[in-house]
Amino acid sequence: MLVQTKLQHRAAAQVHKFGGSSLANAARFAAVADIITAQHQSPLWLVVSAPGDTTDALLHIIACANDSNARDRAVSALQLQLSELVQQALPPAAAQGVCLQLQQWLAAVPDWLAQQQANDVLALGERLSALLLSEVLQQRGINAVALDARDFLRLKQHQPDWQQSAALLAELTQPDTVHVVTGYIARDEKGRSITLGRNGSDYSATLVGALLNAAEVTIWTDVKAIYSADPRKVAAALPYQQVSWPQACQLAQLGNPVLHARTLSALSGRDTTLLVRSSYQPDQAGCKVVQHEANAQNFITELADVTLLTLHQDNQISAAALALELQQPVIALPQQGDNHNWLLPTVCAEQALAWLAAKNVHAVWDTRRYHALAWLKADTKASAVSADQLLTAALHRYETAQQIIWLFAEPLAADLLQQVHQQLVQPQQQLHLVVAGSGNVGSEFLRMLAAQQQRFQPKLQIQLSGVLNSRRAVLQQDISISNWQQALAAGQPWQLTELTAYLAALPGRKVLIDNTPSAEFSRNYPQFIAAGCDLISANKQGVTLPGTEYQQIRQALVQHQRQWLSNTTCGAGIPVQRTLQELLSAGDSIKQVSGIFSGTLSWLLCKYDGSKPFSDFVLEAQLGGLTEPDPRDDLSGKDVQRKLLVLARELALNLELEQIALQPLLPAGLEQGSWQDFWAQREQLDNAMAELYARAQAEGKVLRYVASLALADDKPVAKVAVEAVSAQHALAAIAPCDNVFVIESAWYDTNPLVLKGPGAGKVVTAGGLHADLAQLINQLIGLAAAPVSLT
Ligand SMILES: NC(=O)C1=CN([C@@H]2O[C@H](COP(=O)(O)OP(=O)(O)OC[C@H]3O[C@@H](n4cnc5c(N)ncnc54)[C@H](OP(=O)(O)O)[C@@H]3O)[C@@H](O)[C@H]2O)C=CC1
Ligand SMILES: N[C@@H](CC=O)C(=O)O
Repeated sequence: MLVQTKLQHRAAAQVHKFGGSSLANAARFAAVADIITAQHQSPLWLVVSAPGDTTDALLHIIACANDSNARDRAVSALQLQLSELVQQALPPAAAQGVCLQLQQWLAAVPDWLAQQQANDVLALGERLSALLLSEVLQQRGINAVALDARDFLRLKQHQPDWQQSAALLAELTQPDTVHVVTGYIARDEKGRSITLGRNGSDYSATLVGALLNAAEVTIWTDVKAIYSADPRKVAAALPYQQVSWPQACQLAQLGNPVLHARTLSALSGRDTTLLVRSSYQPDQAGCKVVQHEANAQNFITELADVTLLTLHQDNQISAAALALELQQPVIALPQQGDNHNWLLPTVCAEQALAWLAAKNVHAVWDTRRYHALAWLKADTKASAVSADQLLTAALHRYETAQQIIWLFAEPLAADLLQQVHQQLVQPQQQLHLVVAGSGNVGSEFLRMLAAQQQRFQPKLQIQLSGVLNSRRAVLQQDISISNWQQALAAGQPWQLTELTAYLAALPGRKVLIDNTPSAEFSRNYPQFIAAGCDLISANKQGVTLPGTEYQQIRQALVQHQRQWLSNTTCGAGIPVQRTLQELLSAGDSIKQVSGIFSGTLSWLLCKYDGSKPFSDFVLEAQLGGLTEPDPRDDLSGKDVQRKLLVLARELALNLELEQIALQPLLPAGLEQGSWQDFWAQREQLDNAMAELYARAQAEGKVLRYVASLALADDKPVAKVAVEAVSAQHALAAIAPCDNVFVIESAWYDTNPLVLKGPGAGKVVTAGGLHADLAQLINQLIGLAAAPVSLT
């Protein structure tokens, strides 16, 4: 009952482990005390290693066991060194008591050695750290007490005896006290001192954490994060703030210097979070190893000088058991044929063979030495094609869904390692695309997307994370690009609040692509931007909203530091907006932009020859995906009017749609009502066009729908109208569907800059959207090249 009550009391305990380098000298003890003083949570439990290189000195003393002179000299040297540490860390009165204790412990060393109790000798370093740190904390007014872990931590056949250890610990626990526990040491079932081997103090910390049901165990070390690669070799290595538990275990198996298999094993399946933080940079948040709900990350890890043991398949020994025995990484490679291959440090091969032989397991060592490179994957579906092209010197390659291991005869050159990191780690930054509008343009954009995804795969992972139209939406991450139609067919009607909440919850960078013709949809841009989206629009409605609403979108972009690309809203795939931007940013000033801005009207006026009704051509253009969803938007001239406003806004001119003079092709009244109403009256259009055509033909001219935006005294004068131009006119000799943009500027004065090409159609428009997307991605990749997360 007592145990139960105390365990409940300990539910929120925090355990902090400080290693030898964090306690190397008096200044480091003070730094650790600063860290502890700043902790507000309690109860606090500290687990400490021996100061600096004390354990090495103790091992030296043990090695001198049979040479009393050498032993005594080594003991005296250590006493001097540790007494100095104590005297520097504490005021004289407090130091005196600790030095006395140290002296007594060191005086017992010859007896312990004579009784073959080397572990009691080794325990001395941690005992001193615990005593000294508790005294340092007391000097700061913190109620701290040193605890010898051997008084409660019991291991039975190398495994923790949880029940006995918990009961003993409950008895030792004091209220409102910081407990400073010795790492590295424990007792076995016979009560003998034992040590927990390499990195044993980390293991002690997680054992204590498990016994206390601690909320967190923090391993304070000299690195501030778990990195995507060794930061000493890969300057662009990413410091991760979160690592999933399974990947932490894989990293430990690969010999990660910070994460160790036993350390993790004590907390496995519990709710305790493991944190890795730097005691040299305590202001940094460090890295959390999270038991639940953490995304996998990309890591590359090198293993130098490793070798292969081959075992026949039907043995019962695991690589993990051998790793535990050797305290070294032993990696079971994916099986090839009947045999198992285990990768392990070459220096351990003979010890491993002897251990296996003692267990009657036959293993073959071919004695070749390798250097290994392992890639732990963030995405099990990710391919290593780009890295394989770099790693042609690999002798062997082993692949599972979670990782790939390559073996080489030589270590990898530093620049090659950096390139592999660039290919395998940084590209895994994700970009979520949500595509609105699945008609002509939207579906063509999605058809092209698979190829784009492949193209950017080495650098950035494009995920289709939503498709919607006016009727339904599929809002889920990683929709199969080749099956988006099925996914959308199974989608649900959507609401704006649901869509914006979904966008806001998408992690990392996200782009909303608007392929709808809807003004209503574009009015939601400020909310999409606030949800973290960059925007790419083929929809002209947003760019041509009344000035106040348009400015609200611009303000949202500035506030949330997002981008809005809309190059396809004028000229489809022709880079007219980009060209104007370049000229302006280079210092040119634009005087006039004019020409043919409608692909639909260009096609119709080139094709129409009076042989059949004009409306037959309209139908043909509509079926060819050249027109607006309602072709009357083209015929009324409104679509061209909008494009002119797009360019005016690109030039930062203050203009509204109504200020652009408009001469429609469509006879008055026909723009009203439904499409069926129009179709019933199409003869009016046919007659008007036949008349216009005949008049122009009689004058030897051709019909063109012409737009112009001129700047007179910095005031815009804009108009769109049908014109009859002579056969020699620059706008006469065009192919059906061509747009022509004639740009007159200070630099292109007497001889204007002309952009010409198809200005409508689903392929060029979807291509233009991909050009916008590529522009955005290239900026993101540029950012990622410096070690900056895209989030
Ligand atoms: N065609 C071209 O050459 C060019 C077109 N554009 C622009 O591209 C856009 C798309 O054109 P296009 O693909 O030809 O048109 P479509 O009519 O073929 O497709 C429009 C799509 O938008 C969806 N949609 C309509 N309203 C909404 C809404 N309020 N919310 C969500 N989805 C909506 C439709 O849904 P549903 O399927 O349910 O009807 C449909 O999927 C237009 O803005 C057009 O001006 C720009 C440059 C060139
Ligand atoms: N209908 C438009 C299509 C692209 O915006 C045009 O003809 O240009």
